[in-house]
Amino acid sequence: MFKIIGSGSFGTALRHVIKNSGFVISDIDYEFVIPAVPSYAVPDVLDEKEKTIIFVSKGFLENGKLIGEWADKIGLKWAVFAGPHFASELVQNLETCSVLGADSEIPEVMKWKNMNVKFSHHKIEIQLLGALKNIYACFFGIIDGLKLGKNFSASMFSLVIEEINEIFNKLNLESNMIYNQACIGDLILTCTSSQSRNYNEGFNRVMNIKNHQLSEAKHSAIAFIKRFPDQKYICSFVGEVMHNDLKGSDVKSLFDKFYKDYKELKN
Ligand SMILES: NC(=O)c1ccc[n+]([C@@H]2O[C@H](COP(=O)([O-])OP(=O)(O)OC[C@H]3O[C@@H](n4cnc5c(N)ncnc54)[C@H](O)[C@@H]3O)[C@@H](O)[C@H]2O)c1
Repeated sequence: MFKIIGSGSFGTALRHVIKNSGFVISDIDYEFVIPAVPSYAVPDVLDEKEKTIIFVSKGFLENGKLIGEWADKIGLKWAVFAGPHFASELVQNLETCSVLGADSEIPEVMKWKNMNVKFSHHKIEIQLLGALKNIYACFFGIIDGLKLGKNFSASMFSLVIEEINEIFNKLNLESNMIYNQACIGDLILTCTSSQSRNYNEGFNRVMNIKNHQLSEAKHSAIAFIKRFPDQKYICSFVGEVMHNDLKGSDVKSLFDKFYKDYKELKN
């Protein structure tokens, strides 16, 4: 009863989880559609107006909107599924925790094996956290590339949480969602691991290493500055790095300026 679009790492891992949980995957007879493609490509792969769509992509669309905001505008019925989910661990049946954001529970998803799915009504909050955390992962990659040390890196986590709260308040969203096990879990997972392509995007830029992998953070960070043009957020700094395609010492120069201003602003 599930159709999955996209055969990359996450689409493949979801196929494994869903089959292993005893559910059917079909391109013809299905109730739910899961587009497992980069967020900026989601509108291009969907024409399933009558189905329920379960979004898993983590990022902003090019105009700075979330996929859910776009879906609401054109009247799609949608849910969102997220959590700390490295595909390589899902295919080994390792346990994790997940959150399903939807208007009501989808029993078939709640039963996915090893995923420990919890339900929430806060769909937009879950999508926004997913999009932001990929940009933060890139930021932490930059910090490690700049060799600023683990103390500094850890100290930035509390600022990230503060900043997410600020962004949520600005948009009138439920900021407590950050403390959901799957949401903070996903943030920590992605921001601290070189398995994350978004972390690597930041790290490799500073090290002047060519990045061959897809990095959603690049698209998302550029989209973020379109949505929040006058803000001095960490995500805005990453957006500027990406927009100007900075590398090596140019990232360092912008970081020094950003951090000086940021400290003044936050103290
Ligand atoms: N919800 C979660 O817990 C979770 C976990 C991991 C990844 N993700 C998200 O899932 C999405 C896919 O991640 P992935 O790791 O599988 O990436 P991937 O690069 O391994 O695979 C991407 C897939 O999308 C297809 N694709 C790429 N660009 C496309 C385009 N322009 N049009 C149509 N199809 C296109 C590729 O052919 C490939 O099949 C990302 O948005 C990622 O953030 C979500």
